[in-house]
This record gives sequence, structure tokens and C-alpha cells, in this order.
Amino acid sequence: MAVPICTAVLGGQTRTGDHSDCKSSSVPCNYGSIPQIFKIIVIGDSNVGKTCLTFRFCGGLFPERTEATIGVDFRERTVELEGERIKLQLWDTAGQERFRKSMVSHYYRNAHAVVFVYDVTSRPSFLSLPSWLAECERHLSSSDAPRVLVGNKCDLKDKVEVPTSLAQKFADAHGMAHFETSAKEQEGTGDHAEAIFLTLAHRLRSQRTMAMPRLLAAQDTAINLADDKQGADNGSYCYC
Ligand SMILES: Nc1nc2c(ncn2[C@@H]2O[C@H](COP(=O)(O)OP(=O)(O)OP(=O)(O)O)[C@@H](O)[C@H]2O)c(=O)[nH]1
Ligand SMILES: [Mg+2]
Repeated sequence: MAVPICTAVLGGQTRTGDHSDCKSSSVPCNYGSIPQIFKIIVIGDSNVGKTCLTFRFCGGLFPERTEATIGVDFRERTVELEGERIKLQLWDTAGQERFRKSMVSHYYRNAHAVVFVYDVTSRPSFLSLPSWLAECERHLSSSDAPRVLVGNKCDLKDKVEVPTSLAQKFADAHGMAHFETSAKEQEGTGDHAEAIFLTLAHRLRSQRTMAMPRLLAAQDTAINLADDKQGADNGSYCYC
């Protein structure tokens, strides 16, 4: 059974913790008014479509033009699952080594889930996956954080270089769910970006009890990020 988190004023002090205390003693708290936050990092080679996928999920549209991400962009969307508000904080990371090297530990810190993206029309982007997995192994502290493999650009049917069966085999070997999608097309090209992130949200919600300490830490991270972002010019920022 998942344990909700809330903030309550107890003995004159603000306390964040397990909602069951407030529930049992009828202490007024803000449960339900603040959404739970899950940090999801999106990783993969440059040009595979990480920015488009996250933009699509958070903004609903396929961006007409994108530029290589520098450092990280972060996007958020609050969804409602079984009456509870869940905030998904997506970290759209840079694929190019020179734009990410000083950021790597920040990406993985307190992450609840990792989405690995490759481009179905680019075999090299698929062949890079073992090195992305190795980086994840080195930096991600939680062994139970869900990891998902996403093959993007399924709309380019004539250019596919990575067979579904090969990618599925790779995902199975590494205990990941596998999806194929297109950030560009709405329907008819496999799983919708919407469905992929919502599936992840359901999984994270059901794992929440075990993830409680990291969840609280991520809420702190989110607050710090919001402060940092106020000073940023264009919504992306870099720790270089
Ligand atoms: N046809 C097609 N093109 C896509 C799709 N997703 C992204 N693209 C295109 O692929 C290019 C790269 O997309 P981005 O989202 O910027 O790639 P990225 O992975 O964020 O790249 P970095 O920020 O450098 O790591 C852009 O020209 C997009 O328009 C898709 O599903 N279908
Ligand atoms: Mg990008």
C-alpha cells in the first residue's frame, strides 16, 4: 500500500512526512494540495529526439525546431492518477558529451527513473546504449529505479535500422520495458509518448513506499531547481 506524503504543523513546527500520522489524529495538513514529485531523467545520443519527446509530453506539441540541448532542460507536468496529483519532473539531458560532462552527477542525483532513448533510424544510437547503461550503473544510487527503453522516430518507416525484435531482446536482457514511438506523429506509430510517461508514473506511484527518502530529497531538488531557473535566460541551464 502506497504511503502518501504531506506537510503539517505539529507543535508549532512544520513537519513533512508520512500522512498516516495526520490521518489518524486528524491534524490539518496539506495532503492533496501538493503533488508528489518524481524526477525522471531522459538519456541517449544527441539527435535521437529527447527534447521532442519531453516537449511533446509536457507541451502536447511536436516542436518545429530544436537545438542541441546544453546541460539540461527541465519540464514538468502534473497528472492525476486515481484521484492523486503526481508531478513528473522530466530532465531532458544533453546527448553531446561536451554539453553534458560537468552535469552527469546532477542528472542522476535522486532520480526516480531513467528513460533511455535511441533513434530507430540510427543503428549507432542503438549501439551506444551499453555505454549509457554503464554510465547509469556508475551514477544511479537506487537499484530499484525503473528503467525504460524508448525507440523514437517510428514515423520514418522506410529508414528503420533497428529491428523491434533486436531492441526488445536488449531490453529484456537488461530488465527494461521497451516502447517504440514517434514524438512527431500522433497515432499509428507505436506507443504514444503520453502513454509511455503515464505508464512510468503508475509504476513510480506503486513503488512509492520504498522510495520515500529519495522522494523527499527530490522535493528539495525541485525547489532548488525552481530557484535556479528563475535566473536562467531561456529555460535551459548549465553547471559548466
Ligand atoms: N521524423 C521524426 N523526427 C524527429 C522525431 N523526434 C525528433 N525528431 C527530429 O530529430 C532532431 C533532433 O531532435 P531533438 O529532440 O532535438 O534531439 P535530442 O535527443 O534532444 O538531441 P540533443 O539535445 O543534442 O541531445 C530534430 O530535427 C527533430 O525534429 C520523431 O519522432 N520523428
Ligand atoms: Mg535535446
